[in-house]
Amino acid sequence: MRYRSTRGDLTADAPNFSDILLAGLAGDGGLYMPESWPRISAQTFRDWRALSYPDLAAEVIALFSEGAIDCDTLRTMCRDAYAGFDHAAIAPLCEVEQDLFSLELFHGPTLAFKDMAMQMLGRLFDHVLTQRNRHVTIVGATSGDTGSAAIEACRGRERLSVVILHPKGRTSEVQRRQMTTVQDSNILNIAVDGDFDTCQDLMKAMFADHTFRDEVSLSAVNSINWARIAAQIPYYVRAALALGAPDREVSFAVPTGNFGNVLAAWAAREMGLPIRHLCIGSNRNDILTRFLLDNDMSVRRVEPSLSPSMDIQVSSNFERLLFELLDRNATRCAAIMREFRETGRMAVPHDAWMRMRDVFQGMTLTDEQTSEAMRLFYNESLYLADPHTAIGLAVGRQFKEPGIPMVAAATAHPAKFPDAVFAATGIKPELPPHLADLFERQERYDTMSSQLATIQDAVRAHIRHG
Ligand SMILES: Cc1ncc(COP(=O)(O)O)c(C=O)c1O
Ligand SMILES: N[C@@H](CCOP(=O)(O)O)C(=O)O
Repeated sequence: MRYRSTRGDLTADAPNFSDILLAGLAGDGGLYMPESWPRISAQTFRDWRALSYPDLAAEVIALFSEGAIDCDTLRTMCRDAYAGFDHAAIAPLCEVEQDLFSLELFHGPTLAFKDMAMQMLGRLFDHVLTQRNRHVTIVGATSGDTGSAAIEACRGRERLSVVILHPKGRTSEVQRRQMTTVQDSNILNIAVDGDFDTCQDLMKAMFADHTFRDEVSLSAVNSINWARIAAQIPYYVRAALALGAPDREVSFAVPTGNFGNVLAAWAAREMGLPIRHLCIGSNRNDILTRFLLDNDMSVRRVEPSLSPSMDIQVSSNFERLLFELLDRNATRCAAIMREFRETGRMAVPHDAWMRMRDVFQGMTLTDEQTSEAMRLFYNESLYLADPHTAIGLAVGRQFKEPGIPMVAAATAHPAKFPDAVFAATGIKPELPPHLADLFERQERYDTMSSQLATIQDAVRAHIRHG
């Protein structure tokens, strides 16, 4: 499998999976995409029903890493990556009400769906860097969950230096502490004066500065890295198979911010999984829902909400979908993205917008509606959901169609957002034993302005001393 950029053509030296894992973002600022979608036959899907989660994940990821990482190595990595999860099913399905399921993706070490991919990514980096005898510097942007999952997956790895930018004061305290109490010397946390979009812009600016990128061997663990998306596809396959696919359609409801998680579901659909609808849930930072309703993709200020991990306006992975909706016309995609960057408004052609609406639906929940959803699912079904998951479930309930199971992605454990959960339900969710002393642990992080040069200097210093 070879890869191409959403802003460039397929060239003779098109990179493979290991190359794009290390590169993170394409040199032209675009996102890497597989040169074509692997298609999975109905019979293969049926055969996959018998596989364990790690073995299924290996089969799916192998379709993207073909020619770069051999299948046995991949299978071993997957088995190892999911061995530490606290549920035997890894990503269990729980029926919350008739035909509405919660796909629990928070049974990994940092209690959010990010672990599902990040535990693999840490191992993939180690494998490829050892093969190539290289070291890379990861700069990641987080609104709360990517950071801790990346830190957990990469801590203590000699070939990785990690710098995580989080928006100062805009994550939950549990989320911040999960990042800042890790003492390994290869990890640096920076609280940035700004919001998540500021952090993500800084990260992309570092990639755009090619001198800096090469100087520090920059790489990425955010969902701009295709490897993240590839490792998020298996749980959609697994859930759909459990509910009757490929012989029955399934829909998914996904609380959405950077558009990576729902894009993985869309990729599964391209590969042949019978997915009827993909339903996007937003908080008040509802650029994607506004786009779906009115073709209005215009950036507003990021506003804090009860679901802070989704406090995002510029959803990076939308570019991947745009590229597909433009029939992979990279020149048009690059022009639209350039205009979006300059004006804060994306002019998506009407036919592309209509095609997106064939598959995607969207709904926004205010904070009050999010609390109400948490209360309702707890009172009616005894299901304790974190604010992000509650948005997914509420959207799933809204768009459920007769005879088609609706699966909502449960993206975080309620204990990551104890105050919001307690205010809505009166229940104080407990942290699991391995995090029970989180509030007694020593924090370590720097606070910085959003000046690119300041952050770049901090990255350089971290590599020297880390
Ligand atoms: C708990 C939680 N839910 C939902 C989202 C949104 O997912 P995505 O950014 O892939 O759209 C995030 C952040 O990524 C998250 O951490
Ligand atoms: N919600 C995320 C934001 C970054 O998303 P990613 O999927 O691109 O890593 C977070 O919690 O950090």
